Amino acid sequence: MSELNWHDAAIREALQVYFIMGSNNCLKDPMDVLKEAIEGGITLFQFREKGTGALKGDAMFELAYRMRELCRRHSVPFIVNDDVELAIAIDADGVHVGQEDEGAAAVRERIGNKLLGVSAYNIAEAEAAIRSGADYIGVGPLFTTQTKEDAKAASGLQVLSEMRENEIRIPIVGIGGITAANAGQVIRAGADGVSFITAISHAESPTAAARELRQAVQAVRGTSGYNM
Ligand SMILES: Cc1ncc(COP(=O)(O)OP(=O)(O)O)c(N)n1
Ligand SMILES: Cc1ncsc1CCOP(=O)(O)O
Ligand SMILES: [Mg+2]
Repeated sequence: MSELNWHDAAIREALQVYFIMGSNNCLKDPMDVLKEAIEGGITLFQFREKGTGALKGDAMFELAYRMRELCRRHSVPFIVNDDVELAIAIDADGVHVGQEDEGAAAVRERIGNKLLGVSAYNIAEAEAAIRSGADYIGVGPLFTTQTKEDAKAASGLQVLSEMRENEIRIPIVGIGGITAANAGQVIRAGADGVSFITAISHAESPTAAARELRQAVQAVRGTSGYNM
């Protein structure tokens, strides 16, 4: 059983440098990319095996399992995107669902105390996610992304400050087009952390890329404590 016991401060810590990836996002062996990203200091990992060329069936399950093992060995919490059944089967630490996926309240019922992340594009979606039992929300795309085929238009950073001004206190991670160059702005606008695919999965050195992202976040956020 996953033994992580999530409380607010631990969630905000974990969201700081949140790497999301599937095999089809990588330019080399995805296990190597993940290993190097962990070495560079990612704080959370999401297995997101979807889109053109994504693995299916046993191959997908095996990769998810191996990645979960690797993350567990290094104490990096492991989240599964969309697939609640897979998350339960491999005893992931949590699940992330969006507005087009299984409803967050139903997912909460199924996963008990595992971490539940929900995508929110605006304040109404953030409020609904909170009512459904989300532990954190993923807000974006903030900037233009090449990665998600059906992504909405980039919202810009003001959605984060508007959420915070409107008493949305839940842990927030920004997503969409995030790099080491703009990560600090995302934290300043109100997020606890940054999540990204390309910034690490396409990097020549995932270790160096993860380190740069971590430094960019911690330069604004400090090495501990809340952003709120
Ligand atoms: C941390 C985080 N935030 C947002 C998303 C996007 O979820 P969703 O809108 O369901 O889109 P897909 O990723 O499933 O294509 C995410 N995965 N992670
Ligand atoms: C899954 C997802 N949801 C909103 S944007 C996005 C893709 C983020 O990928 P990248 O960091 O490469 O822009
Ligand atoms: Mg989804």
